[in-house]
Amino acid sequence: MAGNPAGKCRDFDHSPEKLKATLNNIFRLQEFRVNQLEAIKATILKKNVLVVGDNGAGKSLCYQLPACLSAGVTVVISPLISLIQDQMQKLTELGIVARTLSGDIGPSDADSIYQQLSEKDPIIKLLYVTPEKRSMNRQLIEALQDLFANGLLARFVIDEAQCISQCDFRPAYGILNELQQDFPGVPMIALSGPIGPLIQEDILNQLQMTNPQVFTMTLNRTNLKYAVPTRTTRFGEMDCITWIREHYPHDSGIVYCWRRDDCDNMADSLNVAGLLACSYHAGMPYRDREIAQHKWNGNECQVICATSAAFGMGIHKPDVRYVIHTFLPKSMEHYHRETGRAGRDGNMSHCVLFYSDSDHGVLGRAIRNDESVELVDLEPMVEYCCNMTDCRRIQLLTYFAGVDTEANLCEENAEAICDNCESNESTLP
Ligand SMILES: Nc1ncnc2c1ncn2[C@@H]1O[C@H](COP(=O)(O)OP(=O)(O)OP(=O)(O)O)[C@@H](O)[C@H]1O
Repeated sequence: MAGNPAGKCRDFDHSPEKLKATLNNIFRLQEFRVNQLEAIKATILKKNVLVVGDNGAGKSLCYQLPACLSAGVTVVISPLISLIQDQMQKLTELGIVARTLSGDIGPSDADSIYQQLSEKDPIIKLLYVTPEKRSMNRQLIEALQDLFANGLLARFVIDEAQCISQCDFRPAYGILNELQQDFPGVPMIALSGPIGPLIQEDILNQLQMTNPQVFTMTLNRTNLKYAVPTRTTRFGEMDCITWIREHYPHDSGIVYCWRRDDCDNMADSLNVAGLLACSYHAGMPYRDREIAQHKWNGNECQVICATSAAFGMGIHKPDVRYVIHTFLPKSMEHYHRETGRAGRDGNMSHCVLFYSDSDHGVLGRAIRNDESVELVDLEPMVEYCCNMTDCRRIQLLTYFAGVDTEANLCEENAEAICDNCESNESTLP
């Protein structure tokens, strides 16, 4: 799987035949998904690449397949130990040598990984680290410098690259801009959840990616219906109760609220109305949050009423039938990510945003007055809420994937767009 023997006549690593054979034989998958092949080719050709796509779109293959075909080690910077472990397990099952230096690995395991990295032709194809480890661990920094000096640093992968940007800021991601200075010329591939053009540009700038190629994987969640009815009360309790009773009286859902108190009050109101609900926010003790999530996962609690900051990463319940927002989400990126937690099992699900014109002012004031409220890009979100004419799906896709999307998707899956569009919100309670 490593590089090709020098001097031998060979297929190019990026020939479609070779890439397809690797997909079939090593990854045991049949066909490439939209834009995977293009992103993989560009990565193998050592271009700087940004891949944007939903959870589960198949972004990881865009660096894992090139890692198998390239000489040297691909270093993956990933924010969560649980994500790293998940990827490592899948790669190990496929017989691909991947290691991590983050998490609770013991000193002797770490020594053996450093030993392997120092070899002339390391067997390790992928090395996973958290951004904190990459920036703070001296031994790791030196190992990367040695790989670089020996021409064995194949590329850097920045997983969950939206964490670089204000849309989901994580401090250790902020210093990844050092990579280009410390390892000049080492190609980068950044993978991100759905982000709009401003955040794309921010990521590319911060990582100092020269001549980047951007690939968007499918963002069209055809089993999700979007709607933006008007919120009739300040906190939207009655709107939620009426809607849930009518649509999903017994199914699992998430209600996102603006503040912690709102989550508690919403959960109380739903419970009084006979809908089993739990509150979940960062003001609750860790143990109480754990209990709430456990109950919700086990369907003992039907609705979780949460702040979006607290209830996010690592939520993988497949049968979430609805995500309700009772307040203006902070940006289109937040909205897409939060609604994306519905319908992971592929069954029809709803995303309902109970909007009030006053939200814009309230959120704007909170951002201006409280420095702890992150800076966000409200305008596109407000435009989306106020545009009652265009198909909601098209609005979302146009924001994330540019103006050509409508045409492409109509060709790809025209029925799914029109059949699922609930732009006529007057039909909703
Ligand atoms: N071409 C393909 N054909 C079939 N399945 C694929 C293909 N590419 C990827 N997959 C599968 O899709 C699933 C999700 O892929 P992956 O983990 O890469 O998603 P992702 O875009 O990185 O999502 P996340 O943001 O959640 O990490 C995996 O099970 C993977 O094997």
